[in-house]
Amino acid sequence: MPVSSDVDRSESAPDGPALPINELFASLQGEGKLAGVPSTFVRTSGCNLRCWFCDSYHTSWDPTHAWMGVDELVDDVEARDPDHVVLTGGEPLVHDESATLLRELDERGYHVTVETNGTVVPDAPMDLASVSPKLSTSTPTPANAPEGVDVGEWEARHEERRIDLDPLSTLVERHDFQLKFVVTGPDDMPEIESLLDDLRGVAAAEIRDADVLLMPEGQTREQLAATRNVVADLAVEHGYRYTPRLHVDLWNDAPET
Ligand SMILES: C[S@@+](CC[C@H](N)C(=O)[O-])C[C@H]1O[C@@H](n2cnc3c(N)ncnc32)[C@H](O)[C@@H]1O
Ligand SMILES: Nc1nc2[nH]cc(C(=O)O)c2c(=O)[nH]1
Ligand code: SF4
Ligand SMILES: [Mg+2]
Repeated sequence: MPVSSDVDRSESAPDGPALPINELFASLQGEGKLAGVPSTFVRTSGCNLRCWFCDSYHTSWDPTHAWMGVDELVDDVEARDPDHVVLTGGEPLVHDESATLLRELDERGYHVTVETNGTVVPDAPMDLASVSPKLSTSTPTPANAPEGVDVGEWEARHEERRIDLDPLSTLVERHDFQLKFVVTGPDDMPEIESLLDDLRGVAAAEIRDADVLLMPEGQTREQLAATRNVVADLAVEHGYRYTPRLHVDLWNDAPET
């Protein structure tokens, strides 16, 4: 079973560089090129987008966290002695202190994947930029919003912010990367193709079809059962990779997995 953190977390920010942390746990990387690899996950809280389907509600729509100092985070990671670390969120790169954490982890030789929506570029090392640009089908509306949520200004704000070719091209130029699209159905494909055309037009880095991964939308096994085969067929048809959501298959929507 995944292993959660036993570190004491304070309610207020400690002195020195610190991050709002929603959860810290050991699991298997569930998504992407490294699916199946044992990894320690650091999940920050807070996001600049509001996908209606966000599977980390308590980092976006209703952010909850405790503050942890970067030193404390590094100690917690070191105590687990992983080869692979995953920094995720929320959107980890909205926090300047994520760059500090990434430098510290890099100095210690961990392989670090950063899960990001691709709207922010850090000045920091990472071994795999796992970029998940958000399609128009991610935009929240009063009709698709999570129960009890007032979408308010987020429909327009999300729509305005979700794609920015500048950070996307910088991320793929500076780092090993994967582009991991959350796919709800066949209608998403023209938008993916058009974004790839645009990105290939501006980025000074090769974007191979093998760097493009289609991931079925779904927070639960039940929801994935309705999307995974449709998305797998789209991957075959278009020559992109399919990525499972292994953690959902194994542990459904349990926290800290
Ligand atoms: C919670 S996000 C955090 C990182 C960053 N904010 C992002 O969106 O890439 C982690 C990953 O989960 C994916 N994700 C979130 N909700 C999902 C859902 N309902 N179905 C499939 N993937 C989802 C995101 O696209 C991203 O690849
Ligand atoms: N096991 C597992 N693998 C993951 N890969 C990316 C995740 C994320 O939330 O960013 C994630 C996650 O939440 N759990
Ligand atoms: S960008 Fe990532 S964390 Fe933010 S709302 Fe979308 S899926 Fe959730
Ligand atoms: Mg997740």
